[in-house]
Amino acid sequence: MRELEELRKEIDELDKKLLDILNRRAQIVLQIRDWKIKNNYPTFDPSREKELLDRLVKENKGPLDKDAVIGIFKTIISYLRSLEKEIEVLYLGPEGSFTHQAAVKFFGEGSKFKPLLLVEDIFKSLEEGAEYAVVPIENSLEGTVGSTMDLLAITTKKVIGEVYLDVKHSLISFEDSIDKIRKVYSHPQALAQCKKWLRQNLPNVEEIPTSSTSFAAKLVKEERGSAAIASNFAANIFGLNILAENIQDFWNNKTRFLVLGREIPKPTGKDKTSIIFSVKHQAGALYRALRPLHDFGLNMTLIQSRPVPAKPFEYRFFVDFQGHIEDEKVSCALEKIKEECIDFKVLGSYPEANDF
Ligand SMILES: C=C(O[C@@H]1C=C(C(=O)O)C=C[C@H]1O)C(=O)O
Repeated sequence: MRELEELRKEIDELDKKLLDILNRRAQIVLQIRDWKIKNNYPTFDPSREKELLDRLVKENKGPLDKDAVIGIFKTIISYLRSLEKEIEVLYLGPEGSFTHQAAVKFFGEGSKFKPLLLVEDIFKSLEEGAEYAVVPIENSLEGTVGSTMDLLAITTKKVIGEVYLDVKHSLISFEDSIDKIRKVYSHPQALAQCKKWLRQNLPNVEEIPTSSTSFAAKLVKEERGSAAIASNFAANIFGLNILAENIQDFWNNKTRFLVLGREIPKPTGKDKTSIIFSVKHQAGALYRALRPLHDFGLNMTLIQSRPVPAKPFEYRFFVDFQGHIEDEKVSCALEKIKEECIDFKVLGSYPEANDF
């Protein structure tokens, strides 16, 4: 017992030092705030945060692992950043959704988050002055999210970041045992993704579709004998028990989200650029528009066509590739691409997420 007391005393002393260091860091953040106001510089600087986290991960000697270092420092940065200015982040809700989880992963827990129920509402709010938002763009099983792409085509905002998230489903409930479950609520996609598990473990339950996994979580909070298929993140938010984890039939299910804001962040040396364009109906037009990526050695990571609503059977193309618009190779390639296009827009350049 004596030993425990001594060890805890040591922890208390370290915590005191940590608190002191954190407050010293906060004071410097406040000085940076004053500099930013004077120089009209944005509060949130995703490139700087990415560089800082990458460096800490490299310098980390353990026993903390990489995720712990990132999680702890993201939280510290976000709470201190709020001292500079509290930024509000819109996300595709409701509360507890995978997009909510992605937003917290990108901005850190100390930020302020606001759910909106439609991607259309998010883009509208951004045009009306909201500063930041997180929207889903592609899923590794389902492909791209058309509604997000169509709104990106007309937004005046910029893509300032990307986040990848493992989409893992859990069975969550107010009940404490799987034997008490008679009804399972979830989004049809999630019910479909957990079909095998449901057949094996809950063959006789009623499956009820909902508009989202997090709405299902909200519903089951009020109803005995029911469970939702949703994330552990949603279980946490709604105070529900996790009855089974990782129940999805496909293990490698990931979603990529885009972060929207006002200003394109500075290059970090490992960035991505998103563009959108349309080409003439001519033989080889798309080939000529894409050729500069090859000529300048730029690696394309996504290409998707979407119909142009005002022009039946005309298409626009979304392309992501590695590099930043301030890189010389990228700016030269973009000049050449532009020459081949009818409409052309840079959606943004942003630090590449390296954790998928
Ligand atoms: C303190 C700053 O402001 C924000 C907070 C950061 C931090 O706490 O390290 C880093 C980048 C910015 O998003 C800064 O720009 O350096």
